Amino acid sequence: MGKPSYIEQQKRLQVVNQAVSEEERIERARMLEEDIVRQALKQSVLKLNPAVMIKNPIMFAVEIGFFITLVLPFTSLESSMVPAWFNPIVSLVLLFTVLFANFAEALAEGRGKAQANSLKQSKKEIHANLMKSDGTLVKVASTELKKGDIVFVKQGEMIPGDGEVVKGLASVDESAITGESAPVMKEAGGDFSSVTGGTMVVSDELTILITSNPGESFIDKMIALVEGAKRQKTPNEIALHTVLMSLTLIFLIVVVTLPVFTSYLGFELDIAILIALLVCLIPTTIGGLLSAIGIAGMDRVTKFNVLAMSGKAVEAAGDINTIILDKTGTITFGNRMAYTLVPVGEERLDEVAKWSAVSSILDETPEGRSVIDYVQSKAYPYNEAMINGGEFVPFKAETRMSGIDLRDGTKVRKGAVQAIVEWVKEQGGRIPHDTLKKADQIAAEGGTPLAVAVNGHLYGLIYLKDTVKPGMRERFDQLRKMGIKTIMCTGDNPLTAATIAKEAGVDEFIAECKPEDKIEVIKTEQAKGKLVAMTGDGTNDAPALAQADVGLAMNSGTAAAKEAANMIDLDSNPTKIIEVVSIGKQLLMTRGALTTFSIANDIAKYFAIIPAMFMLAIPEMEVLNIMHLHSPISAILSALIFNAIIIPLLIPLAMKGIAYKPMSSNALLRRNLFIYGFGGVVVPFIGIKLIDLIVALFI
Ligand SMILES: Nc1ncnc2c1ncn2[C@@H]1O[C@H](COP(=O)(O)OP(=O)(O)OP(=O)(O)O)[C@@H](O)[C@H]1O
Ligand SMILES: [K+]
Ligand SMILES: [Mg+2]
Repeated sequence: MGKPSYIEQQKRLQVVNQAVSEEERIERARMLEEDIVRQALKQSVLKLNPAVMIKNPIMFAVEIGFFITLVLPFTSLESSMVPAWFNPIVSLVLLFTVLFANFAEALAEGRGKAQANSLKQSKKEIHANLMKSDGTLVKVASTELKKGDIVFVKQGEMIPGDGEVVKGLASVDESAITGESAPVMKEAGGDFSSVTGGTMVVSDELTILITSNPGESFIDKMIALVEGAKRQKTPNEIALHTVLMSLTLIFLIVVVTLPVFTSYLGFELDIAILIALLVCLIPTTIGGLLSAIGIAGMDRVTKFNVLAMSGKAVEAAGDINTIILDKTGTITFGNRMAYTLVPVGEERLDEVAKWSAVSSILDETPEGRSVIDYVQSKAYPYNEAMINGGEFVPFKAETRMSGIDLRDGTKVRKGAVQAIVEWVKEQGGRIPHDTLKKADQIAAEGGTPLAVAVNGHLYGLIYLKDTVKPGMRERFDQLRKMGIKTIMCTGDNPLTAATIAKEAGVDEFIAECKPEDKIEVIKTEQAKGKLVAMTGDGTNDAPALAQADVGLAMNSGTAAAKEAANMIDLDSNPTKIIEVVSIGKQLLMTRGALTTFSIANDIAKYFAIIPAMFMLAIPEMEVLNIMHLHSPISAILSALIFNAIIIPLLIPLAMKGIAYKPMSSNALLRRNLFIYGFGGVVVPFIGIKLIDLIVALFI
């Protein structure tokens, strides 16, 4: 067979893979960052458009305050209670309050826009070699390709659309999508058959069946996503928004009715002061940062090369109680290799080797290839011509077997021991007495035993070795601390499953799990009121991915899996579900913490503004000035300035998310209430006092 081995292909990839220099990357990142800030500054002004502002009613209220204070000096409503410069200054501070909030949002949006731009560049129209039914090629524009078309792509050409490889084996540079410069292998059949339009074939050639219609490709969806075109408020955001709106309304009523009371007491209140009071009391801090927190959370997920289909999915990740993980390839490295062969009963080793090889010649799975590599490396004889005219029986998760039916009627199979034992019994064969004992020995070491049989005759076992990835135990410990349960689901036998589960430290495991069993596990957990996350890549994972609250599909997986999932990992690394959960938690916590902080701020503002207001009318009220602020005017201005600058000061926290240590939700809540609640009360007292000291220098 002229096809290069898997190992050879991997080596070739390393040569093709030329990394960009570190300095160049840092320089590019810096330029991008500068550009994002420049764009965000521009956007914060453009967003002042009231038609846009109205989408954020809290900040819209501030903008109205800005307009009122702006025109106030030109009306008869201006009072003589305050100096002439007071109104314009209040107006200016209010303008900056709105600009700061706009800047926070624009900054968060900027990253997505930058990414969308680079994606759009990879989407430029290209030529495709469309294969007609008679096998001839015609050149067409990539935008004309429809579902079901077959195209041919050779080295150096771009893949014109999303599809599945139907023929060929090639390395593909997917950096346009994943940002990862190392090319990946694509081949017909199996787990690495799906390709994405806009990626480049860097060696060999592929025949591809197009699976998406114009405008519905993966890149089209990605652009819409990162641009935020489809960003909708999540249920949590809507709930919080309602609370904040109610608070705003209450304060509005209080402030509007205040002059009624004071006129009863015999004095008037200045309108600019009332507006300053209102703006200080309504939750402008969280109102200004709310959408930035949400966008930044999505962005953090994207930075991990995970594409979240909605903000809701990211939030759901933060609330996950149970994670379902595969064994092979997720908890273990997954390159299960034939390690040794074990004859059973009276069988001879070379016979086991021969039938292992015959059953594997056409089996392109890593397991199958490793059997051939092993038999060849030990130079056991087998005759490749035996398979000529035979019918290949590919591996299926349902049958847990693979093999070949030879031309002379001989049936050769290898597979999970239980499956082969049943198969042999069906043919009227007998199971050598030491088969199960030897299989259990392999399983107890964490290996996967495959039995090899011909018709009713069981020859021996193939010991497939797999290794648990380093650091898995620590990660599962962390998840446990967060109160998250991990369940390992595997198609492997119970003994191997138990050994690996114990070694990796997962909480529970389910062995001999067929793909459809996963959906049952998910439903059972959900019935207990739990939110469940899982990863998957196969078409048979699709229903479970759709059922899970967070379904993370591998980019290398099938179109059906990606369609069903609400997140896609562009690096196809199934352990990433753990990071995604952490990011979701961080998003929820950041929002909670900043809301607490924002509302707790009001206490200090009451102490600054309310006494000042009364002191302006009744100077004897000086006793109320417990913060010892310079003057009533400076007190009001200082509170208002603090209210404005706290927004940009908190942007880094909103964007980066608050530091996150794995612990239970209750412990976290207590800790955050303390830090952000207590901090929210204390910080503005200090801040307002400091600003007052500076303001006093000017008035
Ligand atoms: N190429 C193959 N030929 C024959 N039998 C195989 C082959 N690959 C795997 N098996 C057997 O089928 C069983 C089920 O495989 P499957 O891929 O469904 O699950 P798994 O890889 O063991 O576990 P996981 O669900 O964690 O990926 C394996 O445990 C093994 O016994
Ligand atoms: K406020
Ligand atoms: Mg598997």
